[in-house]
Amino acid sequence: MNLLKAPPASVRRTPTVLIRGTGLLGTSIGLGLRADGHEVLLSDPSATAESIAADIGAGRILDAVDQADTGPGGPAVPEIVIVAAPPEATAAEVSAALLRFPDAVVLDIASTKAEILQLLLAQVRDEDAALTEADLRRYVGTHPMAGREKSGPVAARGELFTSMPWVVCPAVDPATGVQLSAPEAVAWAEEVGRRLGATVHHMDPARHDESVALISHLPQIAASLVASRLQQAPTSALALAGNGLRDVTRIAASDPGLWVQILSSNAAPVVEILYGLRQDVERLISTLEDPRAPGRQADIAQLIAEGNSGVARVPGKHGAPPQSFAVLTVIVDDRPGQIAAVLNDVARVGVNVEDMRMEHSAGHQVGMVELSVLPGRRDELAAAMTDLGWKVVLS
Ligand SMILES: NC(=O)c1ccc[n+]([C@@H]2O[C@H](COP(=O)([O-])OP(=O)(O)OC[C@H]3O[C@@H](n4cnc5c(N)ncnc54)[C@H](O)[C@@H]3O)[C@@H](O)[C@H]2O)c1
Ligand SMILES: O=C(O)C(=O)C[C@]1(C(=O)O)C=C[C@@H](O)C=C1
Repeated sequence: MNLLKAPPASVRRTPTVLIRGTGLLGTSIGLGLRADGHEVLLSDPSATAESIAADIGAGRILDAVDQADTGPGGPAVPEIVIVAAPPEATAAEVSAALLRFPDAVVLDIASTKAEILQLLLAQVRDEDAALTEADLRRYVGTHPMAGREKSGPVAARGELFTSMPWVVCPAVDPATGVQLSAPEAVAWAEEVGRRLGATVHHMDPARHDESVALISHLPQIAASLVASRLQQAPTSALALAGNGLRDVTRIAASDPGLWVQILSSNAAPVVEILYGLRQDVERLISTLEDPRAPGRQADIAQLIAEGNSGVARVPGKHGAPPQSFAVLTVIVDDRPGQIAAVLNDVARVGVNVEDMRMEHSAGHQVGMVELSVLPGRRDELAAAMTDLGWKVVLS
């Protein structure tokens, strides 16, 4: 069915979805939409990626019979196509999907948005290309602000998007600001995000790219730069690594191939931010070259305080105001089933866990399950867990 002529997205329907590109993101979306009752078709140039995605339950492979498109009553025809390909392949895949499935709404989820739209608009303007402005009515760019430092379908998680932002960037004509995506297509782009449990935000492609330069691309660069300092570090120094290093470097394990594409397509706003960072680093270097000279201690304190005020502005879950959670740590034996047992007992007490982290104590057969809860519930949970026989540490 053509979703631009169908009942609105808010009406409960489960359109058939084709996912083109079944890596980490495509497979995670497939798992999430399958759990929501959608029929999901999968397609990837890599037969391995496609069949792993199908094996772990993200959908079924778009096969030769589907591709023959035998019309009504025949094999499934996608009503929504989600392009989850690498950024540099995205515009071509979006364009191919718009042409091949002339009734489908086509979304992409690439990490940058302006360049993809530019490439699509260039095709529309190119008289030799088949794509028209009417086709673009069915296209909407989106960007799930959720991912992992791992790639490929094996790393996929159906719950990846729960409570995370899902940015919807309707296509706009950059010269006039006129929206090119049809409102019905935009409504389906939002609905897909909501059905995956995400929180929907709207932004035009250029503002989106400026925003992610700061909140996504800068953190990746910072993590990579810090972690690259570790390459020559003595093993004895690395053995001392605590949570500080782990918190700052998790995403340094991200795929270089993906990040070459992301940073290249958003270089200008990233460079602007790096100029500011360079100034701060230079200021800190000269301060620390003589840290006891007059005014220098205040300078160091100011730099750390500026970080305090920046981090205090990072919102909590569902885009809620910044919230700091209270943490309690439950010490468990390092054996199977312990985390499940802890969470079971927390559920019995009736306290919602906002975040959880597992740490192992080097050289000891114990693990530490760190539970973040609303500050007002921490003491109650600690008391109840202690009564249930757990060893609880408050931090
Ligand atoms: N990784 C993240 O954290 C994250 C988060 C949000 C958005 N994204 C975006 O999602 C997209 C996919 O990223 P990923 O992390 O799933 O990467 P991935 O490497 O895990 O998967 C990419 C998949 O695309 C396939 N592919 C390659 N060329 C293709 C083509 N021409 N057409 C269709 N598929 C093709 C690959 O075979 C692979 O299976 C990227 O555009 C990325 O910017 C990634
Ligand atoms: O959490 C991670 O591992 C991510 O890589 C997520 C992250 C991000 O910066 O938030 C990375 C790039 C994507 O475009 C979107 C999400």
